[in-house]
Amino acid sequence: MNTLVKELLRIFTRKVPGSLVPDSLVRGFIHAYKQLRGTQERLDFFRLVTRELGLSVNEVNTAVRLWDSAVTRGAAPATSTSASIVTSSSPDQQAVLPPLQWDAAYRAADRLASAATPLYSQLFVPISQAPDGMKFLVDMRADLMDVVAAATAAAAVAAPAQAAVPVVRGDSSSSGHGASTAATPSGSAAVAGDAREAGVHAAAAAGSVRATAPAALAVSPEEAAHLRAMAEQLRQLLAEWFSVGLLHLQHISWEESPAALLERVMRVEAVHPLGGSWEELRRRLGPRRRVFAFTHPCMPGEPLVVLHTALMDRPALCIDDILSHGDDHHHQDAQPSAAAAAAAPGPTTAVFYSISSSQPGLKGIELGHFLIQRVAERLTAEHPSLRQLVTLSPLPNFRAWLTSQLQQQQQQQQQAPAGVASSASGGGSSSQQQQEQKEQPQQLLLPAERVAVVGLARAMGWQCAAPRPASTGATPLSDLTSAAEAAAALAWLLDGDRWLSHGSAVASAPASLPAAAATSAPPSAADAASAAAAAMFSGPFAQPPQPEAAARPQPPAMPLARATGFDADSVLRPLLMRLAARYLVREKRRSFALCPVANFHLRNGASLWRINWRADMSELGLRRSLGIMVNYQYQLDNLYDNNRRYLLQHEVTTHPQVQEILTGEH
Ligand SMILES: CC(C)(COP(=O)(O)OP(=O)(O)OC[C@H]1O[C@@H](n2cnc3c(N)ncnc32)[C@H](O)[C@@H]1OP(=O)(O)O)[C@@H](O)C(=O)NCCC(=O)NCCSC(=O)CC(=O)O
Repeated sequence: MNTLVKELLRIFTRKVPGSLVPDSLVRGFIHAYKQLRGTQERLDFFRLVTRELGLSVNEVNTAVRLWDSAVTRGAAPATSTSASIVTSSSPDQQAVLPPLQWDAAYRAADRLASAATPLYSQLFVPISQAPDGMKFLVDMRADLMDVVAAATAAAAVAAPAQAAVPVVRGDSSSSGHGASTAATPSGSAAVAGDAREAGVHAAAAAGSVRATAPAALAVSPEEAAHLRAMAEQLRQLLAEWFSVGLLHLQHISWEESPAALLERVMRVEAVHPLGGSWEELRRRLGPRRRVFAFTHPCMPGEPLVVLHTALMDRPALCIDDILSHGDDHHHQDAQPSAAAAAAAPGPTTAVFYSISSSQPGLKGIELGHFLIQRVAERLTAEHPSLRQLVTLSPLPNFRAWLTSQLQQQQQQQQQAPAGVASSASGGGSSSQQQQEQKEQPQQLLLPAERVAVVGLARAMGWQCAAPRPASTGATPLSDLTSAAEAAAALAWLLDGDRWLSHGSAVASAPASLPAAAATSAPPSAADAASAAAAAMFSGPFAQPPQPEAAARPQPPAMPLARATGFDADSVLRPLLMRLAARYLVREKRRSFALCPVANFHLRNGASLWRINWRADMSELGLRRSLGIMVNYQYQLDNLYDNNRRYLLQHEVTTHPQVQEILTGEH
């Protein structure tokens, strides 16, 4: 490998403009890379390439001097400075450079641009022209981003204090995931560099691999900068090569698409996996369903990003509205006759219910944004009856976020000074409690929710480790129910989805329940809790009735509710809906939505239209999103304004249902 790199160096440094890079070297580079196994070997490879074929500081300095002298020579000394001449686009100021000097300025600018481009970039174009070369570069960028993440994680382990700042350096005003890419409707110009972005990703990944990162992977801040710069060089080139004008929008069809492409579409699906079922795929390609993909001429048969849509006469509020098997008219065999289809009213609503990218190496190129845009244009042209475009989207990390918040809430209490802890558990005075509330304005659960959730958990058999305060009668029960106790109760209810099995829990332990409730909570507390919960359910958190509610799977009849006045759905629905709204609207990562799906749609200019309870009760839907789903709305007239507001002011455009859910927030 060393010999290969030396040979490349010799060629690149003496390269005559327009000369070719020998095929043998291009093939040698690809071959050498494909022999590498594992992160360590790849890191060593990228280190070597970026060190030997990276940016030459001497070259840049020379080019800067040439530029300076070209501009200074051309400037009319009495009227302008070199900077004003070259940066201004004002015709008056440009006129001070005589035409001949402009040639010199352009030559110097070319030299500067080429000096500022790392040498290895000269290899990427010939690689892209080799057979499968484009795919090779896409995969190599994916590897490179993984290597940066692993190396940053290792550096954080090796030197936590230093690694947090220099290796993962980023402008604090810069955006988080993906928001650094411009996300203007045209998708142009990055607001912040990919180097920073890669650092952000590295930081995020660092959290997940920190525990296992081998120290040998640790890189210095300088090396990290070189690696990120290489990832950015690749991103810029790939962004040009995968620009939307060069992509092919393919309608995926059961009848007409090749089987190999259909199989790829099936495998790419990340949101509602098909489990390898051809029958399921056939359903998803059936009547009133449209699946589209972008493909690229250099990667034939590879759907780069795939979007599933349903054409409906109302927005889908749960995934069964779209994927339900019982709905026979969705089935291919139940195709309406041509006459019936022509007579049927056209769809009013297009629902985007799944979008998945197949190429991690194309991150930051916003193919998903462009695919949604192109499909929206196509569907509205094909179906003049369409009035609205909405998504039905998951909140993939909601459960993980909530679980960690609940853990923190419990830990905070354990670590709190004795006075605060005792006040929080009810032993302190009410002034102490008020003080505690001031110190923790971001309590996860509202007082009434705490009471209800603890009451529910106790009724289901949960026993709190901490002693519970006795109500004095003067102090409201909600003040006595500590944040930590409620967090522990909620964590217990969510753990293993206990909250969903409350009916059977009661049935299987009829004798123990009343006993548990009696020993762990005084009767007066239980009564007050019931009253608090009842008040809460009818309050602003209650979900407005939904038109299709009767058709939805409803929770089973609940003996627990009858026995205690609590039922899990009524207690948890307003609470989890509120927390979901907070997670989507208020929880931020570098000023942008923490939820990656929210960030994706909001960046595209969509708005947050609805949050839906019990919308995806599949195993995956529960594991990721606690069954909750979200509709984002794409109003074509507002996309630009929403996008600007989100990028510049970090504002999430929300609709009344979401605003109402959020009214109880602090
Ligand atoms: C949603 C996506 C198709 C979007 O992919 P795109 O490639 O178009 O988007 P993008 O180019 O902006 O890249 C998104 C990811 O790249 C990261 N990213 C952005 N800029 C980067 C840069 N310069 N360098 C490295 N990474 C970068 C972002 O932080 C984000 O990561 P990160 O993602 O890690 O933050 C994809 O993220 C995906 O396949 N996600 C998994 C499936 C999914 O969740 N789909 C949406 C829910 S379905 C749905 O909502 C319904 C529907 O609409 O159909």
